[in-house]
Amino acid sequence: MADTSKEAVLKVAGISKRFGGLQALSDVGITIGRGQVYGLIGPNGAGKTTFFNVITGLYTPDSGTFELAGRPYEPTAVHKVAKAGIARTFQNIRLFADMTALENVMVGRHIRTHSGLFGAVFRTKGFRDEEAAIRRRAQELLDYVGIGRFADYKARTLSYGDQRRLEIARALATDPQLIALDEPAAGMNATEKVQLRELIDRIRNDDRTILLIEHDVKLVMGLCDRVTVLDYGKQIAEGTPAEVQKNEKVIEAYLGAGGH
Ligand SMILES: Nc1ncnc2c1ncn2[C@@H]1O[C@H](COP(=O)(O)OP(=O)(O)OP(=O)(O)O)[C@@H](O)[C@H]1O
Repeated sequence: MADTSKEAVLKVAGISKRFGGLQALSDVGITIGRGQVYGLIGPNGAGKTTFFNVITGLYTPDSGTFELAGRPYEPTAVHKVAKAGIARTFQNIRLFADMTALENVMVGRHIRTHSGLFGAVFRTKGFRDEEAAIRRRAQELLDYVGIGRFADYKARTLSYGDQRRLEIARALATDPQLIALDEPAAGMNATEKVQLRELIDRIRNDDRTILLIEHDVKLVMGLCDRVTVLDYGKQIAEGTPAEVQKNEKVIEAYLGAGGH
C-alpha cells in the first residue's frame, strides 16, 4: 500500500465554494501521493462533485491553493487543467458518440501533440508521422483497458461498461499526472465492477495516480490507499479505509438520522 510520505502529485488546501446561501465546500484539503488511489466519498449532496469540478477547472472556488506535481496550478479553465496534467471522466459519460473508439482516444492524445494547425492543414511529414504514432498509441490504450477489439466500433454502440473503459483510455491518452474518475462504477453490474476494480488496480500498479469519487463504498474501501469523507461540504474524516470505517462521524453521516 502506498504511503503518504511519497511525493505528492496533488496537493490542494483550503478549498471553499458557496452557491448562494449554500456552503457546498468548507475548507477542504487533500494530498495524494504518487501511485496512490485516493477515494472521495460522502452521502448525497456532500460536495464530492463540486470538489471535483473545482480542482478540474469547471467551477471557480471562493478560496483554495492548488499544486500539481510540486507546481502551483490555477484551475481557471478545463483545458488549462488538462494541459497541466489532470484528466477526468464524467459521471454521465461524455464520449463522441458517433466517432469510433479509436478516434475517441486519438482526440485525447492530441492535447500532447506538436504539429499544430499548419501541419494538419498541409499534412506535412511531421504531421503524418505524428498521426501514425497517435493511432498506434490509441490502439495500445484500447488494448490496455481491454476493448482493443472494438477499436473501429462507434462509441455509442459499446456496452455501458465498455464506454466507461473507453473514457478511461481517453483520459490515459493525455499522459496525465492524475486521473480523476467520477463514479466509474455507476450503472455497472457485478461482473463489470470486478473488471473495473482490476483495471484501476492495474493502472495504479503502472505508477499512475488516481482520484476516485464513488458511491460503492465496498469498492472504495477495497481499492483505495486513502479516503476523504465529505458531509455537508465539510471534511469529516481522512485516512486509510480501515481508519475511516471506524470513525464515529463517518458512521453517523452514513447511518445517522439524517439519512440524506
Ligand atoms: N451549480 C450549482 N448551483 C447551486 N448549487 C449547487 C450546484 N452544484 C452543486 N450544488 C449544491 O451543492 C451541494 C453539493 O452538491 P454535489 O453535487 O457536489 O454533491 P455530491 O456529493 O456530488 O452529491 P451526489 O453524491 O448526489 O452526486 C448540493 O446541495 C447541491 O445541490
